[in-house]
Amino acid sequence: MENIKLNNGVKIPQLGLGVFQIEDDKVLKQAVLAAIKAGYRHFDTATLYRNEQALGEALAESGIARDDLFVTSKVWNTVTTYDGTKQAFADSLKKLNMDHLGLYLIHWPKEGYLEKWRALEDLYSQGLVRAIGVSNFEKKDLDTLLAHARVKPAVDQVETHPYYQRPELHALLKDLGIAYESWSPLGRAKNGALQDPLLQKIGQKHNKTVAQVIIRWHLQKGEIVIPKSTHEQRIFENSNVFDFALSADEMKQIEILDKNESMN
Ligand SMILES: NC(=O)C1=CN([C@@H]2O[C@H](COP(=O)(O)OP(=O)(O)OC[C@H]3O[C@@H](n4cnc5c(N)ncnc54)[C@H](OP(=O)(O)O)[C@@H]3O)[C@@H](O)[C@H]2O)C=CC1
Ligand SMILES: O=C1CO[C@H](CO)[C@@H](O)[C@@H]1O
Repeated sequence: MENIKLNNGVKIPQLGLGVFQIEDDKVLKQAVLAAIKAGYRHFDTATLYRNEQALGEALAESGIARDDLFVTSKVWNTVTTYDGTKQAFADSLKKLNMDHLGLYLIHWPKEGYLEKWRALEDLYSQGLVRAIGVSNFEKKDLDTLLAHARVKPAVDQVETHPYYQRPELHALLKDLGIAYESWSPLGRAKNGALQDPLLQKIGQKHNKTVAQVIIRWHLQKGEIVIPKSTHEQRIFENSNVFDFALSADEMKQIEILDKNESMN
């Protein structure tokens, strides 16, 4: 799996497995073990997803050394203080049964996020997390955060798929040196992108599925991407994207599909 370097030099596997809405422990463990078998080493969870404990158990069962795994978690919106954030992080670490995390994010720019960021900075200085970042932050939120921050966020994790491409946010994050991470990269399989005729045509040309074309498109745009699946065959399919490349012309054609249409 390819890595990319974050702004503090830490390497993150560019493709990871998202585990939102996998709340059955058995299903989650099967998915995680299938992902490990397919070569995934990066997993994206959150307190909100209520599966950190099962994820920790599955990763321990996988036998992969902890230092070779990259786990992201996120502090939820109901936590609004410095102390609450430190406690939420400690709870996540305990559930995951780890001594540090790869990445810890503020899930949304809601109440108290500057205080929450101060807590993340301290967790980072203590070496408890390799990188810290934000999620669902728009320009105005980043401007406010950066005016107060001691540590620049390494990542902004935001909704992105072919019908919601966000070129302005891309340009902004590039200028700021903050990595762009896409959530719901497949449009959650419900916004029609997986049935898009142009993407089907491009897929046929490369002998790849539409999901593979979409994931490849995210990767070629330099994004970190975390598709979710509970099916072993799809988990493998979604990772089998490093043996082909979309041409500059195909990338341009996909750009035209943008409808600026969020699912949120
Ligand atoms: N920071 C934030 O606020 C948010 C973060 N996230 C993160 O992003 C991750 C991914 O986003 P998510 O919302 O789950 O949506 P995705 O865009 O990853 O889509 C997941 C859906 O696509 C289906 N699917 C996966 N692979 C394929 C395939 N190859 N062919 C056909 N269908 C497929 C899955 O079905 P099945 O499982 O049945 O295979 C599931 O229904 C989350 O799991 C979470 O980690 C998500 C939302 C918000
Ligand atoms: O991570 C998340 C999973 O999806 C939810 C619904 O879209 C989001 O609100 C949340 O941020």
